[in-house]
Amino acid sequence: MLKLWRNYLGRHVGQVTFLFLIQVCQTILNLYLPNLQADIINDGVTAGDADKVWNIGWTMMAVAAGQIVLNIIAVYFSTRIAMRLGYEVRKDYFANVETLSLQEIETFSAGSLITRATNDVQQVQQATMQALLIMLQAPIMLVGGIIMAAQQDGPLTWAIAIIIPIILIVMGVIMGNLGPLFSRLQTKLDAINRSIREQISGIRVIRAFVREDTERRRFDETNNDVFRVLLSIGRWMGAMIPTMFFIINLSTVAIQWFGGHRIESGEMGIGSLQAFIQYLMIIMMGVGMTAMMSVMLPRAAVAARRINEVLEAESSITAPKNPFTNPSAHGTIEFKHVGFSYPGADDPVLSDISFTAEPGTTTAFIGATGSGKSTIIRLASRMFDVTEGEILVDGHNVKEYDPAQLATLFGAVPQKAVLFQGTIRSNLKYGNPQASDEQLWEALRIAQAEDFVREIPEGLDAHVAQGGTNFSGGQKQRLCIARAVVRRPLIYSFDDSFSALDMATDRKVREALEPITRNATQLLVAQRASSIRDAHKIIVLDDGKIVGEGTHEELMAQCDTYREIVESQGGQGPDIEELSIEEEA
Ligand SMILES: Nc1ncnc2c1ncn2[C@@H]1O[C@H](COP(=O)(O)OP(=O)(O)OP(=O)(O)O)[C@@H](O)[C@H]1O
Repeated sequence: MLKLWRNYLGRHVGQVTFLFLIQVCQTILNLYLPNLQADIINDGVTAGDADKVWNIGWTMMAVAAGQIVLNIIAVYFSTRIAMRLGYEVRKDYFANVETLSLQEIETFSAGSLITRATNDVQQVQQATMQALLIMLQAPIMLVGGIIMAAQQDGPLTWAIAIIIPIILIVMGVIMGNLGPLFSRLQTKLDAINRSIREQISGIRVIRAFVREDTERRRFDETNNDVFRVLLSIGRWMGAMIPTMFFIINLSTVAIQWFGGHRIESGEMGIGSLQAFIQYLMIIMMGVGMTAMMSVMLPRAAVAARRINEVLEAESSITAPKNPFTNPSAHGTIEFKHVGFSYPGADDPVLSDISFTAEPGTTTAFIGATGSGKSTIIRLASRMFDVTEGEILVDGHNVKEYDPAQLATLFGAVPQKAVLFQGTIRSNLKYGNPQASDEQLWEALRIAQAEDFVREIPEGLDAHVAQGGTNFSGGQKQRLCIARAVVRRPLIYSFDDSFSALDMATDRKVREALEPITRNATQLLVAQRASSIRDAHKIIVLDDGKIVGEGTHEELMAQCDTYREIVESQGGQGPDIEELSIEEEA
C-alpha cells in the first residue's frame, strides 16, 4: 500500500500537503469547542454573566462554522486525490497488461486481471480517501483529546488511561481476525469472476447441452464460498460496533459518577465535566477512526499488493537492446529442433520440431486434436518463447527482432475468431490503420464478406458488438480473414481459419486469396485433409512430434498416420474443389 501511495500520491504532493494542513486546522478547531463550552457554563451560565455567554457563544459559532468550511474543503480534496489515484493506477495497469506476453497473462489468469483492475483498484481508492480524511485527524484527536481532557480535570484522566488500552485490546482481537478474512475474500472474488466470465461466454454451449443445472450448482459453490467469507467478516464487524458503544457508554457512566463526586466537593466545575465527556467522545472517535483504518487498510493492502504484482510484471518476451531491423524481409521461417512446454505444465507440447517454410509456399499442419498444430503457429510469431531449439525468420532468431516489428510480418487468422467492439471499419483497420476504404472493401471481397457487409445499411460503419456476437461464426471468421488481408503481410498464418465456412465459400476464399498470397509464406492448420492436399509441404504431427513431412502423394505413400487421417475422413476422395462443385450442384 505504501509503495502504491509513494508512487501515486507522490505525484500530488502539493494537494496532499494542503489537505493535511486543512485537516490539522480542522481538528484543532474541533478540540477547541468543548473548551469553549466549559467556559460558557463555568464562567457565563453559572456565574450569571450574560455578556460572557454572548461573547463565548459567538466565538463558538465562528469556530463551528470554520470547522464546517474546512471539512467541506477536506472532503473535496481527499475525494479528488483518491479518484485521481484510481484513474492513474487503472491507466498504468492497463498499459502494462498490454505489454505482457501471453505467458504472464495466462499465469495471472484473465479473471484475476479483471478483478484486480476493478474491485482491487476500488478498494485502494476508497481506503486512500478515508486515509486522507482521517489518518492525520485520528492521532491529533487522540493525543489532543487527552491533553485537553487533562487540562479540564487532571485527576479524572486516569479513567481515560484505563479505557483506551481496553478498547485497543478489543480492536486488536477483531482486526487480527479480519485481516486474513479479507485476503481470503479477494481470492474468492477472483474465483467468482472467473466463473461468471466462463459461464457467460459459454452460455450458448451451456444451453445447447442443457447444462444449466450443473453450471448453476458449480456457480452456487463459488458463490457460497464468497458468502461464507463475507458472513465471517460481517460477524466480526457486527461485533465491533456494539462492543465499542458498550465500552463508551460504560466509560461515560463511570466519568459522570466520579465527576459528580468531584463537583460536589467543589474540585470541578459542571462545564468542565461536560467538556471532559466531550473530550472522551473525541478520543473515542479517534480510536474508532484508527479502528476503521485498521479494518480498511489490511484489505486495501491485499488489493494494493495484487495491483503492484501486475504493475511490476514484466513481459518475458522483450525486445533486445539493438533489435534487428530487416529492410528486405522475405518471410522465410525456420524451426530448428524446437521444443516447448506451456507455463506451469510439466510435459512438453512439442519436441524436436524442425522444418522450413519458404515464401511462395504453403506449409500445412495436420494431426489429431491437441497434437500441437496451433502451438507451432503461436511460436512462429513469438507469442511464447521456445523452451528448446530456435526459430529463425529470414535467418535471424525471432528473439533478435523487436516483437512489435516481428508481429507486423504476420497476418494471423486465429482459430477462435476475435472481433472487438466498434465498427467493421475499426476492426479491419487493426490490420493496417492507414488502409483506405477501397482497400478494406477489397479485403472483404477476398474474404467473401463483401456481400453480407453491403447488405447492412451502415456498410463499413456497421456496429460490431463486444466479441462480435452480432455476427455468425462464419461471418466472424471471414471478417478475421479480411483483417489479415488488409495488412498484406509477408507471412499468413491460418489456424483452422476456414472451419466455420461451408465448402463452397471455403473454395471461393482460397481462390480469391491465391493471387495475393502467391509470393507470401503461408502456414496453414487444417482439420480436413482435403483442404490441404495442394499444399507444397504437409507436416503431420502426432503428440507434439513430426511423424511425416512431404506432399500429399508422398505422405499417402509413406506416412501411416497421414493415410489413417485421410481414410478416416472418407479416403482420398475428391478434393475440396470437387466437393464444393458437387455441393453447389
Ligand atoms: N494456453 C495453454 N496452456 C497450457 N496448455 C495448453 C495451452 N494451449 C494448448 N495447450 C495444450 O497444448 C497441447 C497442444 O495444443 P494445440 O492447441 O497446439 O493443439 P492443436 O493440435 O492445435 O489442437 P486442435 O486441433 O484441437 O486445435 C494440448 O495438449 C493442449 O492441452
